[in-house]
Amino acid sequence: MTNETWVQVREGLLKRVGRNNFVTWIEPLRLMGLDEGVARFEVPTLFFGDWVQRNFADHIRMRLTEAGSPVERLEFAVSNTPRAPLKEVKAAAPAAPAARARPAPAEEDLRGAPLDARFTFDSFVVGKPNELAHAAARRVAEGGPVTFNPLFLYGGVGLGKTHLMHAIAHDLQKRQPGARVLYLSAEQFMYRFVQALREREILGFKELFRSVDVLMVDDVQFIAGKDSTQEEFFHTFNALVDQNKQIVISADRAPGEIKDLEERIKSRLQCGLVVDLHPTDYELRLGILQQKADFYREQYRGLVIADGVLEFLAHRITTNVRVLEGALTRLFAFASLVGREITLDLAQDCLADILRASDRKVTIEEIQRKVAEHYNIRLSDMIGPKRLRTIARPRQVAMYLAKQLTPRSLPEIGRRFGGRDHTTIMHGVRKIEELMATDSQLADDLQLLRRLLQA
Ligand SMILES: Nc1ncnc2c1ncn2[C@@H]1O[C@H](COP(=O)(O)OP(=O)(O)OP(=O)(O)O)[C@@H](O)[C@H]1O
Repeated sequence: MTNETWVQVREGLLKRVGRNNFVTWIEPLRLMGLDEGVARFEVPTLFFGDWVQRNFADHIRMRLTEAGSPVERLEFAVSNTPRAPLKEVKAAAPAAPAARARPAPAEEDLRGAPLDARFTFDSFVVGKPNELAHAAARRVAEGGPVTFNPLFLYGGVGLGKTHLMHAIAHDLQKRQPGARVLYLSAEQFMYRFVQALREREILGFKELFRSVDVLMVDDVQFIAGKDSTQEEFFHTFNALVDQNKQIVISADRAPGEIKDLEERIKSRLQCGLVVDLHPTDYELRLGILQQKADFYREQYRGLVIADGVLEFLAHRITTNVRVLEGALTRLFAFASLVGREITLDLAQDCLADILRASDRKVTIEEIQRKVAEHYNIRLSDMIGPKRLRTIARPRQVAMYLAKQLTPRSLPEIGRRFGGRDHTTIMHGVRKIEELMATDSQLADDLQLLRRLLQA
């Protein structure tokens, strides 16, 4: 395998595992050899190799095999030459004797994940679903006295959380070039923490994280269930809040809904401003498409996009912004390749797969499964006869969602719920509608479930 092929394989991996994972786990891998079905990599630490083995081995094997180098097994060896564990993250300084005072953490240690230059406030389209999140992010980006801490942004996949966090960081860096702003994913936080533990550099780690002016942690749900990382995060969080330093956190759901996150952390996260990025509406999607199309018109001079195409896409692709952007990118690239105007026909042809996937309908079985999972009950109890409140209520939630999210009639839904009568389903749906008005926990549950089902 040539170096070039490995570069191509890495590009394929970037698409598969996402930018954050790629930067943290794939980029630092060094392919050392490939023979007899074994790919050998050099990694910064044993932990690193273990992690890649457990989480990304299948992806890597598959991409290598596709590139013409069949691989059955991956092997990892720790690099002998000292080097930074991650491209963007400087290794901690060598251990200082305990009695000597430590120097202040160096500027370069403060480098977190790289910021995407395109993710600015200027390129963020504001609409009803994200206006509060945008306003709060702007407020934080102004700097000055901390008014809410933390700012907690949450929302489904691809709705702009990372974009807003990068925009805050860009703005702060422009306004206050001296400010110590650290942006990283929760996964990188864990990685740096474990690395510090291994290298007995935990003091350096603590000092570093306590010396920042603004800390931004993306996808915090990642640390749920990881006990010592949570513990360290908790202490870091408290220390910064005590010093009145701004914290910005993002997650795929509200603090209270993150499973396996310690209660004390949940409650801290709820102390500041918790803002939801709602699923996009038609106007916002159209706005985003128009902005992107302007950019592409510049790039592909001479390309014409017929009236109604952007409206058609905004109407049909409702999943998330990333998919929407991907569709437009593909459309422009394809049209420029074949030298044709972008018409509705061309869009339907070129984006058939994306349009089909967006048409995906939620099924009653999926609803039952997700609701059972959420409330921790058996799937069989969804259709069974038990009347216990802890089972009957989730069942009614599933009935309600089945009515809302599928085109099925009440008798049809009744049949899928163990042959219940349509009046039972109607009663269940009404009950949930009534309760939702007064029970905010239930309303939150429903919002989350709806989002999970429509993702
Ligand atoms: N309102 C918006 N205006 C312009 N672009 C947007 C907007 N919302 C999202 N995007 C774009 O959509 C893509 C996905 O956004 P982003 O990575 O911020 O999502 P996310 O909420 O962090 O999702 P994930 O949970 O998957 O990380 C990015 O390219 C981003 O620029």
